Amino acid sequence: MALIPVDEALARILEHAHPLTEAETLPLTQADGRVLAEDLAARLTQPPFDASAMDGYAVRAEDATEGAELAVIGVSAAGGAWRGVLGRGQAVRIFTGAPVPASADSIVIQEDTERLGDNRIRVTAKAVPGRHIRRKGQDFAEGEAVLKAGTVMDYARLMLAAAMDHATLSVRRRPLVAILATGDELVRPGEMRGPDQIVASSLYGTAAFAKAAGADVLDLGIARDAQDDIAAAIRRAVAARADILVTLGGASVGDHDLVQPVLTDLGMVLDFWRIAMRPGKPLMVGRLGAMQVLGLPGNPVSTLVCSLLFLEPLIRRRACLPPFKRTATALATTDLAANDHRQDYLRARLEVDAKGQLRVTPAPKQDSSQTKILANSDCLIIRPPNASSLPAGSPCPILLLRP
Ligand SMILES: Nc1nc2c(c(=O)[nH]1)N[C@H]1C(S)=C(S)[C@@H](COP(=O)(O)OP(=O)(O)OC[C@H]3O[C@@H](n4cnc5c(N)ncnc54)[C@H](O)[C@@H]3O)O[C@H]1N2
Ligand code: MOO
Repeated sequence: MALIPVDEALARILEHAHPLTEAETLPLTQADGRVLAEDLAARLTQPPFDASAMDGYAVRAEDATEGAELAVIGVSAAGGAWRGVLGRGQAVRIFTGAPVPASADSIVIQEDTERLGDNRIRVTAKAVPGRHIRRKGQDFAEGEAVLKAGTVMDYARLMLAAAMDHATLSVRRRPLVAILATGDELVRPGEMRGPDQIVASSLYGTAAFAKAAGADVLDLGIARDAQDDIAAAIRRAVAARADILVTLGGASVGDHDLVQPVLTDLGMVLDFWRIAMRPGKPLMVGRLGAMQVLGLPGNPVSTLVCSLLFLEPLIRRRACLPPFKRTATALATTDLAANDHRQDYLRARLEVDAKGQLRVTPAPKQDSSQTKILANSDCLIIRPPNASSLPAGSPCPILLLRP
């Protein structure tokens, strides 16, 4: 099978990435980052009454000319309106957020008055009709569909939903991503480890990554390099109705690379295998019933680079979330070598120079097993297939690791 170009691989994955339609109801406190399943209409009018925007006096503007003396006949506070009617030459003490008496048409801020004692004030700057009054409904009206279905809820939109008097929201459910590590050499962090064993680090990296992309995660643990062990774990993913199964390792051509044969035995339709990219060449993609399968290569850096390129867009499409913008351009600080037929993703550091220009420096080592280098990088430099060498100072495309 020929190696598939990265763009084609992504397009073929997204072909089967049907946006999830099911909804669930969540309290506001759990709805951050979630997608509204239906239009959200205001359950009240806001403000519910004409409200003062300042601390001062509610007046009839025609009476409150410069130098006029007014009698203060009541107090309107936020949460405690004054219910009377203003007559000629009268004012009501008022505070920010308090209902404006219907008979007043302006607010004079207290800095523009003098207290004369005996509940009288002098106006030192004339009132202007309508000034400092927030009109009833100026934010939104009861019944108005203020937030549309498909909106991604964030802090500002949650504040608005709360103001609209919603305690719960109907949101799209998140895709469930089941993650399975494979390999006799793997243990969990903190577990007893034999001399030939290492920690299944990418189980944790991939789980955190999938959550950040907008998925729920089912940790299937570590399967031994044995067909029945791998098959049992995959059956757990099916039973949990996972939308996406991610396997880690066992994707290549070695005698212990059993993931693909086991999945095929269970009925997976293989879409494609092996991509023209580095790292990440052995990526395998298929479908097992309704579950999309991404078989990610075992080297942890390859795992996360493939997650960035394929798992994130897949999750976000299924979750009805917009894609993250990760691409940018930066000037290389060193010469970049010519590339072969695989699209290369070089781990690199970014800095902003004195002119505000982004500058990018590739790490000297690019081994796909080195987690420390990836964690200390800011981006990946994209080297397209067959790119010619680039001298230092050239602009090059990058992919941000942290959008
Ligand atoms: N003859 C060939 N050998 C290899 C090829 C090839 O084309 N021909 N491809 C190489 C490439 S590229 C990669 S990437 C690896 C990927 O192979 P697998 O997906 O089968 O991964 P494993 O062999 O299971 O593991 C590779 C490496 O990663 C470690 N590993 C595995 N899982 C985890 C985990 N969850 N956390 C941390 N580390 C993990 C594993 O111990 C190995 O060291 O194949 C090349 N070989
Ligand atoms: O492509 Mo492998 O992913 O070189 O490490």
